[in-house]
Amino acid sequence: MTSPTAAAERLLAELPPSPAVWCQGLRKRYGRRTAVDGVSFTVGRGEVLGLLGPNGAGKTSVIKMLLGLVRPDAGEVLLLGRPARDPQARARVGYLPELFRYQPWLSAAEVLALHVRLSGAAVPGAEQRDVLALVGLADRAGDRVGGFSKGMQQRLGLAVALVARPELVVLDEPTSALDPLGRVDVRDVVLSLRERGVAVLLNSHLIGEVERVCDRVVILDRGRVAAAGTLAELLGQREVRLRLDGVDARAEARLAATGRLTRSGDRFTVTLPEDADAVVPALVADLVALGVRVHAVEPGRISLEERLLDVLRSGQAAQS
Ligand SMILES: Nc1ncnc2c1ncn2[C@@H]1O[C@H](COP(=O)(O)OP(=O)(O)OP(=O)(O)O)[C@@H](O)[C@H]1O
Repeated sequence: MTSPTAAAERLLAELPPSPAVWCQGLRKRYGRRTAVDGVSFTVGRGEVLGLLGPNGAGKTSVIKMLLGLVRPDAGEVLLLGRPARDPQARARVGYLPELFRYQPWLSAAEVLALHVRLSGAAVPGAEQRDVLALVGLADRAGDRVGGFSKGMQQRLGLAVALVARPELVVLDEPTSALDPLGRVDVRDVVLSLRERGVAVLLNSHLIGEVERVCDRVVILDRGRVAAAGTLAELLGQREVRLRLDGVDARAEARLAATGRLTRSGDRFTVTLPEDADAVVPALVADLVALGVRVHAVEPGRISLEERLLDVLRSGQAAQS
């Protein structure tokens, strides 16, 4: 007969994994100032969540509460299904803080080895070297960190966050000191983490970066969640705007077959399915074949930057 414990363990193993981050009702005051006021959200396994908001909105305070570095006045946090201060949870979380400083007398390789030892993970030397190569520091592995530029220190910070095979990576302004190439590298790293099922919480002021890599976004404003959702939910459906002449019934039917069609004179707007890279070239080719003259084709959807500004302005208007 199976023991009750074995049966319970089997049952637990069959449950879907708990979210990478779950927080509910987080609140934090510093003196008389309320920095975070009732923040709740989740980050699913393998999901990339962007945290956006103006200076002082409470983003770093939320991150520190999630990681158990700051004690919330109210609210609850579970990291990978465990309390934030549980060492078993923390060992599976990689963190790149907003302000970073590593032991200047150690080499980059030694800093990584130290973090691996502290995490308790068994990461062989070759894998540690791979992580340094991933962040572009392969040829500086033996150099003392004291001589590193700020951007190189940030790259090392990213390596520290990644080296112990985390299931959740929290990146607080990971590209603030990086050159444009470095930013692209970080974007690639985030996308490859997602491919491997690692969840990422990304706090960045670079909205284009967030728009490119995040599945979902939480916008904080004065300590509260002002908006949250997938990019499709926040930005609406993608569309294409065309300026055309010579559109007959057949061409109009071809346009309508692509998505919802609206027309104003010679301007046509067609909503596009998500993931529609091939749809627009095929549509334009067919229109040309039908004798339509195509004067302009423009992608249409508000950008995340426009949406963020909308959300923040309507919050200010509601306050005044
Ligand atoms: N240790 C602290 N002591 C006092 N006030 C603090 C402390 N940490 C944060 N605050 C205050 O809490 C509010 C939120 O700060 P936080 O650093 O979380 O914002 P942020 O959204 O990360 O801002 P930024 O984009 O500028 O990094 C601010 O008003 C800040 O002054």
